[in-house]
Amino acid sequence: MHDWVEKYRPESLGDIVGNQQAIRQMMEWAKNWKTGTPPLLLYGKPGIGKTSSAYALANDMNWEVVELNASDHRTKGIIERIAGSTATTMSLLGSSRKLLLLDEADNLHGTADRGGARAIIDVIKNSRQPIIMIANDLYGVAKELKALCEPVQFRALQTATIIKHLRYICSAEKKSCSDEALKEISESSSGDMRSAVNMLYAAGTGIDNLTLDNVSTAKKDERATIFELVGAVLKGKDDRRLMEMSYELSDTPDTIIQWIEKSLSQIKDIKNRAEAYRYLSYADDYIGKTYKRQYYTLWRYATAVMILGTAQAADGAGVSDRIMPPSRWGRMSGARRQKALRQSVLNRLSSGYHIPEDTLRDEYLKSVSVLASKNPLAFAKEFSLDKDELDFLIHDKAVSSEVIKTIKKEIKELEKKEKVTKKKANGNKNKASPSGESDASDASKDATSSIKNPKSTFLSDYNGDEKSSEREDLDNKKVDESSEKSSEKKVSPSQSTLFSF
Ligand SMILES: Nc1ncnc2c1ncn2[C@@H]1O[C@H](COP(=O)(O)OP(=O)(O)OP(=O)(O)O)[C@@H](O)[C@H]1O
Repeated sequence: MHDWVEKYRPESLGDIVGNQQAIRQMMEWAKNWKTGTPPLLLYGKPGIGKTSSAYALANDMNWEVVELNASDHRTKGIIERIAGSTATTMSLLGSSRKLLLLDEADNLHGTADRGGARAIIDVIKNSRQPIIMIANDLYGVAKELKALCEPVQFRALQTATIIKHLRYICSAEKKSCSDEALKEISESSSGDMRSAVNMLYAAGTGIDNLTLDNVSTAKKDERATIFELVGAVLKGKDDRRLMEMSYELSDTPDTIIQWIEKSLSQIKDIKNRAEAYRYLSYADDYIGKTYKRQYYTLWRYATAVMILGTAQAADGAGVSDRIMPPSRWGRMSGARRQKALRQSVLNRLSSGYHIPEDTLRDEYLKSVSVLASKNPLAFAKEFSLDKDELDFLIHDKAVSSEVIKTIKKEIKELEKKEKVTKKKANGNKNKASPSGESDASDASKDATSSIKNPKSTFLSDYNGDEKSSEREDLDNKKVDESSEKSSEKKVSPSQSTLFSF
């Protein structure tokens, strides 16, 4: 389905249609590039040629491309290694320069990118290699990052421009296509060339002379076909037919997987269902790698694994309920979905905690995510998160085991400090007030200091919850129990509002 998108991906800047001003700006930048030249920030809607232009430019300049997208670990160290490479190292690779491509720059912040945006900004400032960043939404890019870059705007493509490109593809494929059909495809793609090329492919498969009817049928059939495919998977149709059906779809594997996942409850045998989930997780892995490496052949493996694997696991379970489309988030394309979910989660948490969105995102999101995973239902209820939002928050790649380890370490250190302070305070208290009257004022002092430092309040709250719910080794358990008791005394209801639920 995606063959034409890849087959006709522009190789040189001269092949990019539309956005000629942006293309000229990129060429000028590349020709005059020297150490210290600000990175480019290409921004604009999906599917209009930003990524293709960056690759085409590198090709024209004979630069090697190193792409790091949001699902990669964009740690300071990795970026530094690439951006700091000298020309000597590069010449060993036969290429004069290395273009560092950072996709989804609107996701480049402290949460997703270990080392944080600030550290990455420092590296970018001192880069000895050209850098291009790509974002859909300029407003989502961190201010400091934006200030460092030269912005290049990509606009949605005009209908006439899209028609011209589709016509070129038709002639290269030796197909004819009526003007009405091309107009219909171009208009319904709303300036997105990727979607237009996909639509042309869907309508043109097996047809030499495309008409408006083929386009309408292709559009109309789209959903019926995915319903059919999911049904066939559950019924366990033969492998060849399942694969044929998947080729007929215009949906990408990241959408198909959501449809299949949604239908897994129809597999009543729990072992079989678990097996199906296992296959979906393999497929999901391939999808991730496809985006990461821009190696689209992996998409085929993803489709094969999810369809054939689930069909085998379903073991002819059949269709017992209506096949339902995935949720509103699920129908969006991968990157858009992530972005929309992140935004919606941030909105809700920000108003719940009364913390500005960017502070929450940069400073607390990882921790809140760990916290949410401790008691997901209560958390979802407290912040009115739907299932997808909760899943996103908990399973965001940002919360890697490494992050959790760091947080646990921080907690332990805090705990040690708190113990020492408490011991001292108790010593003083016993001396000063044997009657114990100062308990209340001490508690309120603790509360004020924690409110001044919300992170520490959070960590104490998290710590308590963590201890009661997780199995630790015996030694830890002893320490945990004793400090749990002490934290019960310490935290007043008002104090814990910031992160309580
Ligand atoms: N301006 C264009 N000229 C020619 N082909 C294009 C153009 N824009 C998009 N395409 C086609 O669409 C496909 C996707 O384009 P590309 O990946 O460059 O879009 P993008 O703007 O980077 O989108 P996203 O923001 O989703 O990554 C390309 O492989 C190519 O086939």
